[in-house]
Amino acid sequence: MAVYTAVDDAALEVFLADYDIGELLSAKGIAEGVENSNYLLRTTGGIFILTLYEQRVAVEDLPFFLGLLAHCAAKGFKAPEPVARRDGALLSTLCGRSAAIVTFLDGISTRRPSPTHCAEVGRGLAELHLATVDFPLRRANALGIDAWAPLFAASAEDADGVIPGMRAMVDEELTMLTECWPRTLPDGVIHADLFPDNVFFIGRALSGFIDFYFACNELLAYDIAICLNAWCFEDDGAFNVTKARALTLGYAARRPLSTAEVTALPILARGAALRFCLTRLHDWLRVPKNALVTPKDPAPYFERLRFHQRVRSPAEYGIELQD
Ligand SMILES: Nc1ncnc2c1ncn2[C@@H]1O[C@H](COP(=O)(O)OP(=O)(O)O)[C@@H](O)[C@H]1O
Ligand SMILES: N[C@@H](CCOP(=O)(O)O)C(=O)O
Repeated sequence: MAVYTAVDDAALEVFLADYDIGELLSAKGIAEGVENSNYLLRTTGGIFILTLYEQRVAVEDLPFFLGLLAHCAAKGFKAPEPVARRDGALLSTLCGRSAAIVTFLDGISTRRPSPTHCAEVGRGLAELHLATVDFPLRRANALGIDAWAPLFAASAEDADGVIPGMRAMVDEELTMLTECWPRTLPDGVIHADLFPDNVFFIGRALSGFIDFYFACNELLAYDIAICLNAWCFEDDGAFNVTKARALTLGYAARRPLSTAEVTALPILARGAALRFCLTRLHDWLRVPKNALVTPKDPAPYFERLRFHQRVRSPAEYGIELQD
């Protein structure tokens, strides 16, 4: 589920009076997602998504997220476009929450990515990185490497009860990553959560990306590392190098990778696996009472981390150094 805030018809009508999107025909809560409350709005002007931002999204970050979507739209990058109110504001308030309307993106996500899907995602990711080079706002990565140790500290006592041996392994990994993290690679705006549920396709062609609410300024190659984790492992935990090759080559065809970025992929992939393992562990141990949210299992990301620890060369991700 992701409808934390119930919106009644009267409040919605008052809210929509500030927009120029026609008469409301229907509003339906959307079950998918975990962070915010989302509604599918049908009006005489078209189909839209209404999002009420819940506690985990910081209100001060909303101008970055909505500005980024508007910037992407202006560059022709396929993503939801914020709909401005009659007074020009992209952000509004509904039922005591910050709220915004964005355009509906056609397409469906895939639960079984093929190498063709991976190539499309890689290409789209590079295009996002290129389209946002001149985006003027900045947002630090609240879940970047400096956040991982404090995040783990809040769950470390219970970690071995979730995954035996996790505490010692994560402590060692944090020490290694802090020493070896490649902090000087090219950076820019990254999506930071480009999992299959956040990518839409029409047939096999990329339709666009959604859910930019972790977007931030970070090492660009870290976004590829997130995708290697999210797109290139099978349900049985096996790494699929054909998908990884398709993804990295799809990316590099649009934005060539430097030798330093390719060399750093194994360590970036370790960091990305750890980041999702830690946030999932955190949520796993703190399922809100009466919530209909199903917490995500940290174990697959712990196994992915173990896989990346054994990687000796970026060639194991299907990408060769050019020089
Ligand atoms: N612009 C959009 N166009 C079409 N569907 C959308 C759009 N935004 C969200 N959705 C739908 O809402 C669901 C939840 O959105 P998402 O942004 O992933 O929520 P959360 O941030 O809570 O995880 C998506 O899986 C998708 O089905
Ligand atoms: N992709 C993250 C969780 C964030 O969920 P989303 O619905 O906002 O994409 C994970 O898999 O741990």
